[in-house]
Amino acid sequence: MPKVLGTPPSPRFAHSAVLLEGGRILIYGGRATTAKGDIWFLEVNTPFVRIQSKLLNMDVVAWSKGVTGNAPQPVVICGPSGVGKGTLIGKLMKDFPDKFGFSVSHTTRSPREKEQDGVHYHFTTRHIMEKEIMERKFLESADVHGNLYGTSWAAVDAVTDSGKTCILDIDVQGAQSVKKSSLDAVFVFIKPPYPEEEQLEKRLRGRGTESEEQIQKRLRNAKAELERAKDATLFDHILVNAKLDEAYESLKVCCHVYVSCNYDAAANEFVQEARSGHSASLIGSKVLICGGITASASSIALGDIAILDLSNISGGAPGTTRGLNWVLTNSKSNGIGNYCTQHPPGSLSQNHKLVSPSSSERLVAGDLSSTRAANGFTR
Ligand SMILES: Nc1nc2c(ncn2[C@@H]2O[C@H](COP(=O)(O)OP(=O)(O)O)[C@@H](O)[C@H]2O)c(=O)[nH]1
Ligand SMILES: Nc1ncnc2c1ncn2[C@@H]1O[C@H](COP(=O)(O)OP(=O)(O)O)[C@@H](O)[C@H]1O
Repeated sequence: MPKVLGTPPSPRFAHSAVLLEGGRILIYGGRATTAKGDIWFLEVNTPFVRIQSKLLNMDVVAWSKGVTGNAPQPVVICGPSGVGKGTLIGKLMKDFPDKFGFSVSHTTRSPREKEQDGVHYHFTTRHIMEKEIMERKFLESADVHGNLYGTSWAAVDAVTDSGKTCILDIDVQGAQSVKKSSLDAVFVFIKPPYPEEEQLEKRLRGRGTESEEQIQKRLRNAKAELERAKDATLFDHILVNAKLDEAYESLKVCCHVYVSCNYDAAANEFVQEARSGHSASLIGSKVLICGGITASASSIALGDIAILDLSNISGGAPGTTRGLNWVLTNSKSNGIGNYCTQHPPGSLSQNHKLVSPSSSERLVAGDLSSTRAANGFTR
């Protein structure tokens, strides 16, 4: 049995599985315990899976959830202790609660006075965390200032599942690990103004949360972090947190606050309502979904044909596979039966006919858009 990484979808039946190029299997629909969120990718031979497999010396597969449109890239925020990461992230969360979600890390350090378990960190013990690292519950972990810190798969999945931009506050070692994964994040490093160490010391002392020994340790590590940040291949943006308001404005730009994403939640929900008894066929980089029934009141799928365009997908495990695009069609006026290439035996489908050979041939030719145009399909 291979090691399974990531958060798997809920159990389902009458779904379809389509083998894609690039070492992924697409899982669509089916009847599940929950009706929504129903495009998943099981990665069996992607670069991420190959690296994990080498590290673990065993077969590995990884789950990644599919989202439509150019859903926002996660943002990894790094910087030495005391630079103001927590302050800036806190502002972002407060001002845009619907847009951003914080990836809550695990740590073995003790909570500070105002820190809440499950909100700022999941506070745990070294023994438990080491065991969970062995069980591959973390997509990255590192020893920082004498304690273990790590980002669990569940922490990132919890945010990305809600359609929000995932913000990670991790150290440079963690950022290097994430860079090697297919999380496809934006990397931001926050620097203090000059003189750097003096400013950090002032802020750390002003925060008043660390012992003298901890302050000294953090200042020593800050030097190394600032050195590592010079790695030009790692960070997309370097911000100086001199004046808080100005740094915050720059961070908002890095976190795409001003960019409107075409993440189409409505289209997602419409097509993702779980259908059982549909058929799914791969044609080039598009998957044709045909027929099936839903669990909703009407019990019949609203749009009988849907085309899932995978030509612009990015990301992948850990986290989400983004960039899926639905082409929605309404079968009733357009002769759905002509567009089914396969149909699973015993299907529950109630409102479409099986394929006719001649129309199959047309589809295999692969030009769905012109076929659609010729038949007057609308999006
Ligand atoms: N690699 C890694 N680093 C983390 C994680 N969570 C927090 N860190 C980093 O650990 C360091 C110490 O964090 P913390 O104890 O909150 O102290 P602070 O930086 O002084 O506020 C910071 O550089 C954080 O960015 C994580 O999940 N993974
Ligand atoms: N631009 C700034 N100017 C002055 N003090 C700041 C600024 N940004 C943050 N601080 C203060 O510095 C201290 C450390 O900030 P914090 O957000 O806890 O840093 P980090 O999370 O990077 O360790 C806090 O007391 C915070 O109020």
